[in-house]
Parts: sequence; C-alpha cells; structure tokens
Amino acid sequence: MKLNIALLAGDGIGPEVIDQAVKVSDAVAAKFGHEINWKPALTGAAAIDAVGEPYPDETHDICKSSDAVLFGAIGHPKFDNDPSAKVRPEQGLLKMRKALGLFANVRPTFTFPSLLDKSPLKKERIEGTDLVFLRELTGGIYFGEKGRREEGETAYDNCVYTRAEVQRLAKKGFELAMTRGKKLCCVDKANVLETSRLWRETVQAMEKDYPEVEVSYEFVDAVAMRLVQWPNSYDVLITENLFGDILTDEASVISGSMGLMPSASLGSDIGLFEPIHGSYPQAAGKNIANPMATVLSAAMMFENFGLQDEGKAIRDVVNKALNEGMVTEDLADGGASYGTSEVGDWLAANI
Ligand SMILES: NC(=O)c1ccc[n+]([C@@H]2O[C@H](COP(=O)([O-])OP(=O)(O)OC[C@H]3O[C@@H](n4cnc5c(N)ncnc54)[C@H](O)[C@@H]3O)[C@@H](O)[C@H]2O)c1
Ligand SMILES: CC(C)[C@H](C(=O)O)[C@@H](O)C(=O)O
Ligand SMILES: [Mg+2]
Repeated sequence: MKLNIALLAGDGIGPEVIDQAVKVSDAVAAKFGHEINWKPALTGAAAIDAVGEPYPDETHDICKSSDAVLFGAIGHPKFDNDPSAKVRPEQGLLKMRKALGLFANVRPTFTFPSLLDKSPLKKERIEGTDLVFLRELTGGIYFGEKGRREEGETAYDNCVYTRAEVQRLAKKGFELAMTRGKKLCCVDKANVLETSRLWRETVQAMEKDYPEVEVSYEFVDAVAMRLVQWPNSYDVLITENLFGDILTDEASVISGSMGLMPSASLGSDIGLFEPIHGSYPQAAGKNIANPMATVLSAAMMFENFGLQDEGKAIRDVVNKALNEGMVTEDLADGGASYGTSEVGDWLAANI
C-alpha cells in the first residue's frame, strides 16, 4: 500500500516523539511491503512563530490531500502564561479538528502486564482493564460562544450540543460496543446540565436499535471516582468534549503514564492520530519523553487502514520493550532508563 501521511510534529516534545513514530512506522512499512510518503506541515506555536497562525491554510491543504494525519503535540509556556494572548497554539488544534470533521476521539485505556506492579493503583483493581472512551471532539463548551462582558469582569463559555451531534457520536459508541464487550456507559451530568439531558434522551432513544448492548448512564463526577476504583468494569464510554478530556488524562494513571496513551480522531473522511498528552515543555529537547503514546497512535493509524497485522506488530514491540525494561524515565521506577530516541531506535530495530 502507498500511504501519504501528513506529519504535524508541533511543539515541545512533539518533534521528538513524532521522530520515533516515523522510525517505527517506516520499519513496519518496510517489513510488510508498504511505502509511506511523509508530508511535514506546520502547526501550533511553531506555526505561529513562522507564519502568524497555528493552523495555516497550507497545513490544512496538506492534511486534506493525505490519507491520514500523524500529530505530535502543541502548546508553549509563553502562551500558557499569557491569558491575554489573542492567537494561541491550541486554537490551531481545535480549528484542525473542526475543519477535518473529526468528531469522534477514540481514547483507549488498557494495562500492560509488565507495568501492573508499578501502578499507584492496586494490581487487582486495574488488572484486565480494557476500556475505550469515545470523546466528542468538535462540539460542546470548546466551540460554543465565548467572551467577556461587563468591561471584562464577567466571562462566559457556552456549552451547546445538537441532537445530531450526539447521535453520530453515540452511533459510533454503540457500534464499537458491539465489537467488544457490548457495554456502553453514557457519561454526563444530566442532573444539572440541559446539554447532558439531551445526551441522555438521545442515547436512550437509540437503545432499541442495539438490543444486545447493555447501556448505563452515570454522572461524570461518579465516573471520575469509579474509573480508578473499578476500571475493569467499563467497556465503551461515550462523553462530551470537556468531560472526555479530563477523564482520559485521569485514565492514564491506570495504564501507567501519560506517555502511553494513544488516540484516533475520526470523522467521515480522513483520520488523525495523536497521543493524548501535550507538549510537556519541561521535557522539550531533553530526550526524556516517552514516545510510546505516539508510536501506539501510529498503530491505530495502520489499523484504521485495515492493516491489523501492522498495528499488532507495533503493539507487540511496545510490549516487548516494556517487558525488557527498554523504557524512558517515566516508567523506570528508579531503575535504568533510556532516551526518547534510544527507545525509538530499539522499537524500530525490533519490529
Ligand atoms: N493534544 C495536544 O497537543 C495537547 C494536549 C494537552 C496539552 N497540550 C498543551 O501542552 C502544554 C503542556 O500542558 P500540560 O503540562 O498540562 O500537559 P502535558 O500532557 O504536556 O504534560 C502533563 C504531564 O504528563 C506527563 N507527560 C506528558 N507527556 C509525556 C510523555 N510523552 N512522556 C512522559 N511523561 C509525559 C508529564 O509528567 C507532564 O508533566 C500546554 O500548552 C497545553 O495546552 C496540548
Ligand atoms: C490542547 C487542548 C486543546 C486539547 C484538548 O483539550 O482537547 C488537549 O488537552 C487534548 O486532550 O488533546
Ligand atoms: Mg487533554
């Protein structure tokens, strides 16, 4: 297969982790007889510095003309520490998600056998965890009207959802549940929020189309607790944009590190594959960031093309690295650790 992949490295550790995902993907392509044409493009603070905006038209054109997008991370402290900045790296990510129609962000959480004993959570609680969040990605409070009034003394962010937006996300959730454990949890705050009541009502109306799926409705605050209390009781969780953002960072504690959490952002057209973590500015340029989240995002990319064996080859080599202690410092637990690029080289060499 010939694949054109837009490569958006971004900021901070983005370029470092992307380099490793490219090495590993190229090794997989060589092994299975594929050809990848990488098409680098600017995004985030790097794009603001270069051309004044975080998701330039040229980058959008490159994404649109590719088969998929592999994304690193964006964000820079000079913007994080300046609330008055009008142009921000994060706007680029949001604009890109909207422009590419990426309404469903698939964020899996699973445990790795060799890391079970290292988790701050008890082994018997997390063992066997295999759940997936479907985070709605192009609506809700992220995209509602926002602003200031009363001479800047009052701020507002509106949360808006349409029934159609909930339906298309929930449909993906039901379909995914049918291929897995046939359990779906709708995470909302329907005891307080009108948008959540629309979510609940919409999902309830869809239940009859999927009689085999056991559906539960849980409030987001309780899920925040149960997620770390009994993570292996969940299968597929669907939720709105902000709740999904927060709960998936929390879920990284179950797997063992933010540096292990991949994701796929999907719509009806091209897919974007990105770690859930950010640009981790404290680690930028130090060769210490864990590249596995980005490498596993590349595995999701291959699988989304229907290339299951290629995806499995990546998952197997990541497991092998974890078993053999070929890990960055976030997973070293005081033991030996390796650099970002050493881990990437090792993964590529062992494909
Ligand atoms: N998708 C994205 O591009 C994305 C996601 C989240 C945050 N951000 C941006 O990133 C910047 C930093 O945000 P933050 O510090 O809240 O979140 P972050 O995800 O960058 O880092 C939070 C913590 O997670 C750990 N971590 C993250 N990535 C890791 C990796 N690859 N290996 C090992 N440990 C890792 C580190 O302990 C780090 O301190 C901000 O500008 C924010 O807006 C971007
Ligand atoms: C950087 C930010 C806009 C982004 C989000 O909130 O979606 C990030 O936290 C993520 O999880 O991808
Ligand atoms: Mg986030």
